[in-house]
Amino acid sequence: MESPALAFDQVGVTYPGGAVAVAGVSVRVAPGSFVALVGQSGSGKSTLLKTANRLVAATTGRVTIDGQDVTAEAPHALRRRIGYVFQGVGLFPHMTVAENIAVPLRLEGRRDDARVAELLDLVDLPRDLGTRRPAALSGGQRQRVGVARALANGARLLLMDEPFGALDPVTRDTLGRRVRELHDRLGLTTIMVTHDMAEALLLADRVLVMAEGRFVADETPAALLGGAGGAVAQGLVAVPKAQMQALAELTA
Ligand SMILES: Nc1ncnc2c1ncn2[C@@H]1O[C@H](COP(=O)(O)OP(=O)(O)OP(=O)(O)O)[C@@H](O)[C@H]1O
Repeated sequence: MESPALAFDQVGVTYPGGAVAVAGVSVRVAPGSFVALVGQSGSGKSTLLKTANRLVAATTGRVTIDGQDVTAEAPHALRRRIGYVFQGVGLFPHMTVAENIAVPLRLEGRRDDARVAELLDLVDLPRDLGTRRPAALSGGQRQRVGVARALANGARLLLMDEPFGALDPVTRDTLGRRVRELHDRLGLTTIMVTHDMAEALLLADRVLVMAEGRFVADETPAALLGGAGGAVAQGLVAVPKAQMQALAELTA
């Protein structure tokens, strides 16, 4: 049987001081899936995601990528194989856009201007933006640079933590769909943490709902829209549904 692209096996995280952020969760993510991780603030989504690239250490249990335990290699080596995009992006302000995108390439001893140009194309950024510094970009353009950098080394696993959280709704929608296209085209496995159930339903194949450090639902968007998943999940689905209905009533 094919190994899952990512698997959490009874993973728990207790922070120093005693806060239990993740309370022993297990899930297998098949290669090629786009999974949304949703739940209220503080439910443990970011903590769980970060156990995959070891920004946070699992206190109990095991995380595997393509069947290999993430602790089997040094964190920096592991992170080279995993794309990671988060809300603030974390671009280096003193470097140009092209230099930022090339950081993962340089870490591997490559200097590859053609690859940087290709990555700019991939995320729909004009190549001449490569010479600007991040401060001279819009928020949406900066997030695109973050995605380009995350994919620079040919990572097959993409972890995204509220990647579009700070963007206006139109940019958010466009960029979300672009990332889904890239996911399909490049055959990625993507895990995206989001507060926004509508975004999760529109982009993902599978939605995992967390509450108090545990999974309380694991459903497809169609099943969630059909009423599955239990009270917490349906509480989250109720928000976009009510908005849709309110809009429909306005035009009735
Ligand atoms: N570095 C830390 N030290 C101690 N406790 C932490 C730390 N980071 C997170 N926590 C706690 O762990 C719990 C889960 O936090 P986490 O950030 O994983 O939740 P989240 O679902 O991603 O929240 P949000 O949607 O607000 O980002 C919270 O109670 C939080 O206060």
